[in-house]
Amino acid sequence: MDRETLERQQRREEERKRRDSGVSDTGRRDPRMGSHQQPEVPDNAPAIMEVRDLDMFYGSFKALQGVNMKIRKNHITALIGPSGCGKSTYIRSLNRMHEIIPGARVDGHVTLDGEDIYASDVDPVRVRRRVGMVFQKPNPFPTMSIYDNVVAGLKLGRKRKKSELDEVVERTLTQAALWGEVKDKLKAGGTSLSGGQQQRLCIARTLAMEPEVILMDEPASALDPVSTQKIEDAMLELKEFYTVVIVTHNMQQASRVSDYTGFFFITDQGQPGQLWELDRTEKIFSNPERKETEDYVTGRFG
Ligand SMILES: Nc1ncnc2c1ncn2[C@@H]1O[C@H](COP(=O)(O)OP(=O)(O)OP(=O)(O)O)[C@@H](O)[C@H]1O
Repeated sequence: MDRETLERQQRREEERKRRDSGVSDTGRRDPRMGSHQQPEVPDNAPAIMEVRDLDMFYGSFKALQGVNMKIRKNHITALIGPSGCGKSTYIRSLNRMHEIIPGARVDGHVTLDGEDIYASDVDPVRVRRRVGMVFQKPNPFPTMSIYDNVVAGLKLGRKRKKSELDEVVERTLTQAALWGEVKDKLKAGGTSLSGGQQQRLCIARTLAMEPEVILMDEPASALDPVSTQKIEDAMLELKEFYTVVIVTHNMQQASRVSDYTGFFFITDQGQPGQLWELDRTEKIFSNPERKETEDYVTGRFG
């Protein structure tokens, strides 16, 4: 194992120990966080994406209203909130996946490194390369091997040497915390893996495209606790190199993995969802500003 990998593993191990002890970097312990407390996060970490005055529609139905959000580079932002409040709709605005739904549209601005991704001269395919997505249900290409699943997207681009593809396969499967389990059977079918392994394969496939931001819509909702833990391990590993936005219904997962948490809420059925509160995860789970946030994170509704 090279020195860099070893150091990274040590850092992860230290972060895990700190989380498990429930003590933050500043030594504060919050009883409501149980054993899962995040380290303090700087409020001024640079934003890689910025959303301004975003409204989203399905035909004439306004599903989301007035969202403003900065997505901080090399951090994990979790999106939480009751069913139907627009979390999945919102995350799809960040890589223009929303617009492939007939009748769906957005108003407002979403920038990536300062560039408006909805500007008329911007190619949505390029946006989706830079802002990759992992879906709720693992969706490996059914007829392809593990190896070919990872490099499928790359093969559509310029011709690459086998050694280059081999390097991508090993690196991305390692980052997705799957390499050890599949390195001796890379030619086996992608769908021969368990559900949790398939999801990590899909993460590796997304990483192979070298995105800057990775969107995950409930990536672990269909998985058992051990597989969920592995996905969470992978996410913590990823934020060293990427920015991650994750939709989750699992409060503990949000508090375990994320640095920032956005709480979405609808005031009444038929009303548009709103970003009700966005803050450091520690603050959202220990001392949120709004009563609805507190009621939700403490399990009083939702
Ligand atoms: N394809 C669609 N066409 C029309 N309306 C839709 C579509 N997808 C979602 N909606 C509506 O938009 C609103 C927000 O839905 P969305 O799936 O984004 O919420 P969510 O917070 O992700 O919910 P959940 O937690 O249950 O997944 C809901 O009222 C939903 O019925």
